[in-house]
Amino acid sequence: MKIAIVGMGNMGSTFANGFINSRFINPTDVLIYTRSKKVLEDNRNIHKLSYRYELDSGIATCDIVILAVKPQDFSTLADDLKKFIHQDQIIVSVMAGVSIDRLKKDLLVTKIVRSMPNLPTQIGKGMTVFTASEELDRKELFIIQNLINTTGKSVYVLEEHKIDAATAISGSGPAYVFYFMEAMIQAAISYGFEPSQAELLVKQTISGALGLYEANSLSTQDWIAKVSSKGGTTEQAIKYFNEEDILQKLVEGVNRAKAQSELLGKQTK
Ligand SMILES: NC(=O)C1=CN([C@@H]2O[C@H](COP(=O)(O)OP(=O)(O)OC[C@H]3O[C@@H](n4cnc5c(N)ncnc54)[C@H](OP(=O)(O)O)[C@@H]3O)[C@@H](O)[C@H]2O)C=CC1
Ligand SMILES: O=C(O)[C@@H]1CCC=N1
Repeated sequence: MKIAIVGMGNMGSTFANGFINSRFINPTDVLIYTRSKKVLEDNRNIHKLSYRYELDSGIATCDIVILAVKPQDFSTLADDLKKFIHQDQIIVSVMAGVSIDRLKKDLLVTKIVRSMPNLPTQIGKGMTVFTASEELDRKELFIIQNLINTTGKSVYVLEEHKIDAATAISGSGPAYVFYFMEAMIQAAISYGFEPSQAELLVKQTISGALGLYEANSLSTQDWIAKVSSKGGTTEQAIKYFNEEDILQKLVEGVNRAKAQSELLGKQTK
């Protein structure tokens, strides 16, 4: 099986490295289409002969073509790409917002997978939600799921609108976690901890909390109650968060990410 990856930024290089490191794909069976020679230095385990700096007929020899450019770059790419691809290939998009209908229309092909991965795919801990056009058969879907699973876990959804929802939850989600970590690190530094100590305190706390959550069937509310001693310290922080409606504000932020995913789909035409 041969795979082409178009766009070698965060996600493109993550997928290329994930497929190759997991030995799912032979390194010589990956073609990388990029505009920048710098990616060669950043991805040393990928052979330099795998790189192409312009779209060419090599792409037609690939079974799967992964599109990992920004949604805003898709229109320009599509004008060029549609000359080189054909109906037997499976096109896998990781672009936020761009719909299956739009991909079909602009690329003139029908076998489309629309997926939403996240950045932890870089370390094999990704979460990818995907859906596909009805032109893919079960065997093809199975191959795609196995490919995605080389980068972490995956969930297949029938309804395409859930990809916009997943974009706001698992796609953007790592940034929300880092945002929360940033607040805790800033507070720790303000109390006099060295930055490295502050980072350790926060890192170990987040990873410990996640470990507890994974090891038991208790809900997040149950765990909050376990940490919050009556008349104690945590209670004060949670009380303030509730008074300020922080939870609702966070939900509102996630809603905005979802709305942007929906908007990107409309705007990029
Ligand atoms: N970052 C994330 O956490 C996630 C991103 N995504 C999606 O993945 C996609 C890529 O995001 P990300 O990797 O972060 O973005 P990056 O900007 O890091 O990478 C995109 C790459 O595509 C290149 N590119 C653009 N047009 C072409 C072209 N015609 N031919 C070859 N290469 C091209 C860009 O080159 P140049 O630098 O020259 O512009 C750039 O290197 C987006 O659509 C995003 O919605 C999905 C889930 C998570
Ligand atoms: O912010 C973005 O648009 C992309 C999609 C999800 C994560 N990064």
